[in-house]
Amino acid sequence: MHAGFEEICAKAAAEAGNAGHPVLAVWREEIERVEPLLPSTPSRGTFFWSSGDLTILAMDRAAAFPAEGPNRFAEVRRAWERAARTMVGGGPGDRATPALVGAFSFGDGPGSLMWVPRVLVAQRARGPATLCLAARADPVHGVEDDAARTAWRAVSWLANTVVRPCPPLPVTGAVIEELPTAGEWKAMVARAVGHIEAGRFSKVVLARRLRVRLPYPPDLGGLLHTLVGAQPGTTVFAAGTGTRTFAGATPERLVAVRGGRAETMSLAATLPRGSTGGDDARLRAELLGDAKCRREQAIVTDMLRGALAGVCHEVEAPDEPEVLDLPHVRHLHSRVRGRIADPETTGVLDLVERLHPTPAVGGHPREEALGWLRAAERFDRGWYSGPIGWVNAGHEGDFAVALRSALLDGAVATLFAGCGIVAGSDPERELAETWLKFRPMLSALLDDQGGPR
Ligand SMILES: C=C(O[C@H]1C=CC=C(C(=O)O)[C@@H]1O)C(=O)O
Repeated sequence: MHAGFEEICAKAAAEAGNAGHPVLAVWREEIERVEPLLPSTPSRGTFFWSSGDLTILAMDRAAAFPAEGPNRFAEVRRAWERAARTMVGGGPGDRATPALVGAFSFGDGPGSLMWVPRVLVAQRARGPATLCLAARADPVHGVEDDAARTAWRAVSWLANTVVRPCPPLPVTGAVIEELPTAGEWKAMVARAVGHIEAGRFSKVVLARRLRVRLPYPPDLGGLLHTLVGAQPGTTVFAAGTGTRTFAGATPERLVAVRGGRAETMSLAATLPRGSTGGDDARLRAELLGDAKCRREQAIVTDMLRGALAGVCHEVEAPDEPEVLDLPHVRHLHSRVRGRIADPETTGVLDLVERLHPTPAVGGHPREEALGWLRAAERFDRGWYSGPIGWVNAGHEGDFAVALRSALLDGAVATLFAGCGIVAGSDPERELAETWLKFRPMLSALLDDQGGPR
């Protein structure tokens, strides 16, 4: 591995010198599976993804593409297109392996960041893993980090990765603060319903936070391991900026692009799981039959269908939604799919741009709802409810909507949850719903094994 990687680094340095712009060197090779594939200590550039049968773990950054504003997706897309076009690739590993990872802010403020990790391991449920090593060659200074050192760090990092996650221990003495208070948030829901009934918009998704002060910083590997085990049917993710890590277990896929096809998901409306079999079956029937829930989800399906139709042929969305069962809640959902008309010019980041924010996290009509939300919510959502995911060198990839998540900063975790508000929404029920949505992260952080609060 050292020799091959060093060789392509030298080639990238020469090409950067000739071309007068930075060039990436990316080496891919198969390695034995890594079990469990979990971060030991968070680093700048930690990225974790566990969805369906794909797990990704990455560290450090060979190149970073920060962006902000309404054009953030197009900016990153352009930068990645340039980098992927000039990249010097090598090694026998799969060229479709994820290469660019990261997250976009929900809003137009700063904070969106996609990066090419220095070291990335990707593995499917079966078969070997792929290791990718990357380095950036600068036209003047050549390769920034010594190639042999990057390879050595990868090997020692992988050796450290195979630590067993900490056994979960019940946490006592955590202090939980609601932001805003329950009363203030319910008043906001009532105001939103007033605007909906006055015809200003038809749906808005209003969020709130929980600040949890823990007695000590949570173990990231242990937390992710718990979420993967306890939240089947979700994508478990983490992205680290250095001192802070954003992590969660979301049921919502924003969009996946593979083999010229795009798939997105209309997810909305929430009811709790029942405590007995009969109760659970009754709640499932209630969700499917409830006019308000159906309306809330139909708004999302219609928007997704329209957004895909702009760039896809054969857009399919079922007439009837299905029920997605999760451990604490269930939602209505429909898969919306299409065949991309021009896969050469339409990659996954173009679809992310078209789709975000869907009415599952923003509102409808988009601008009217978001205009009100910006003033009403009074906090910066950051990466919560934004797109998080990965892209490969062929512009295929997968993005989730970062829900059921927390920003971890030392021993303080800030949790986020939001609810779709439509005509007839009841503030008390919406507040209870936020607790159900906080539950997976809260249980994983506190190991309280608790049911819905
Ligand atoms: C905004 C969130 O969930 C969305 C996704 C599914 C169901 C939702 C709801 O019932 O309100 C939300 O639209 C969240 O979990 O923070």
